[in-house]
Amino acid sequence: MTAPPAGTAEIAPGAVHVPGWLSLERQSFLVEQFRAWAAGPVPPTAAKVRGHEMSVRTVCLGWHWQPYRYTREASNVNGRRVLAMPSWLAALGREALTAVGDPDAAAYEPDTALVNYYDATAKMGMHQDKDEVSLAPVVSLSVGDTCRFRFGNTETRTRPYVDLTLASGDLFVFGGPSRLAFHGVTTILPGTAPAGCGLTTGRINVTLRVTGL
Ligand SMILES: O=C(O)CCC(=O)C(=O)O
Ligand SMILES: [Fe+2]
Repeated sequence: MTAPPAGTAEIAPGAVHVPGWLSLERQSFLVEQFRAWAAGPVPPTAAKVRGHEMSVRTVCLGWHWQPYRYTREASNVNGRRVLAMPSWLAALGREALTAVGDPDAAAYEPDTALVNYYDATAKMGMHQDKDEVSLAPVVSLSVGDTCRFRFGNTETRTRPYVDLTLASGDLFVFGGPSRLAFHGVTTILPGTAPAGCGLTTGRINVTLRVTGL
């Protein structure tokens, strides 16, 4: 097995942070793709959770997520079918799992991507990603402004948790015993996006998942 990339940190069993995993070129490619996805049949939308609009806007690929289920059509937006999951993005997920030394990386077949856009004031409350039937790892990629990311435990949305920063290009994987850990984004740090990443303001986060549907 090859050594993990420099700076790799195991945050909890099954949860691994790899700072700067994506090159600037790949970051700006993702942003370019995001613009195309956002112009697609279903625009990025602030999902409503118990009557309140989230501050994050999300566009989905493969399957459409809305609280708290996956469908092929975006029935809470405009009823259109979401774009297909690109095969290059699934391959990037396998590359990510290979980078963190997951022995099952080659068999990873994410069938959905949730692409979130955060403006300077957006946040995401502590939650579990548990609408998937599969417990395959979630692969998270960040581009643009740095955020403070809170990664907690599987039992409660409160302590113990670890606060870390996710910067442009960072990879974060959570699987195994951490797959159902609560996590959230507490703050965006405006003005921290590196030149050349493709975004001058805001943050994009892509999570790759296996729905098991
Ligand atoms: O933006 C992030 O880093 C986390 C996103 C997230 O937790 C989600 O989309 O479920
Ligand atoms: Fe999440």
